[in-house]
Amino acid sequence: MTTAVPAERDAVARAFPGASHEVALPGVTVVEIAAGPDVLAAGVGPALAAASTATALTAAALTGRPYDLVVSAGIAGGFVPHAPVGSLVVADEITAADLGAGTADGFLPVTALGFGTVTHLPPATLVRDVAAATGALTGAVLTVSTVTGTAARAAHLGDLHPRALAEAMEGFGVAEAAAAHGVPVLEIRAVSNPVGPRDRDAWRIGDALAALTEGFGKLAPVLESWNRHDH
Ligand SMILES: O=C(O)c1cccc(C(=O)CC[C@H]2O[C@@H](n3cnc4c(=O)[nH]cnc43)[C@H](O)[C@@H]2O)c1
Repeated sequence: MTTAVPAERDAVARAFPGASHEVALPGVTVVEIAAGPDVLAAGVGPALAAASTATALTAAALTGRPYDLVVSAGIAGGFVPHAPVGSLVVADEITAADLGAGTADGFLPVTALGFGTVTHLPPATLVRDVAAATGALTGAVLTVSTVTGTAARAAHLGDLHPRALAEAMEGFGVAEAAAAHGVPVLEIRAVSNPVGPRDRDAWRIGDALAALTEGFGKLAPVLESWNRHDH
């Protein structure tokens, strides 16, 4: 489970009580939970999240215990009115919303420039099972390098991505690292603030972290039974 910051990592870890120990790797520390997943605080933003996740994936592969699933988890902004503060969102699409080029005619995704990808798709059956177990909303989660801070930007993103429920800053980077290792990816977000005009008084980070712990508590059986060869 890859989060951005230690508070998110600890919120996920609280869903899996019991012993754990830390393994220090170059640039990132992996917390191995005895009766649960490995969790790490990979850093804020897609680049650092990708680098840290790739390090953890490589270390696991080199020790002969490769991961069979990577989950990007944390808090997020929710698109109004689809994903209210406190709600849980599971991504059926992880899309880099600002990876591309600006033109006089609007934004061109990097794929239109002939490069790479802008979307990763988590396994549909797993997304369905996670949503059923947790009650999470299902839709697109956007990855941005700049937090949306105006109503105009929120409306623009909503127009470009009508299926978007939430935006955060790491999912696409985590998904790129997972894809490089041929490992499936999920993104699960708890909404801490609305996407729109900057208003720090509107943040409900404590509520979102509690929703994350509650959601992952319900997920344990789903994740334990996940076997990518079945999907
Ligand atoms: O200073 C601000 O106006 C501001 C507004 C929202 C979030 C931040 C952060 O620094 C948090 C970034 C951190 O949390 C995730 N996150 C939470 N809400 C959002 C959001 O609305 N848009 C994008 N990312 C969000 C993100 O994944 C980072 O890890 C500051």
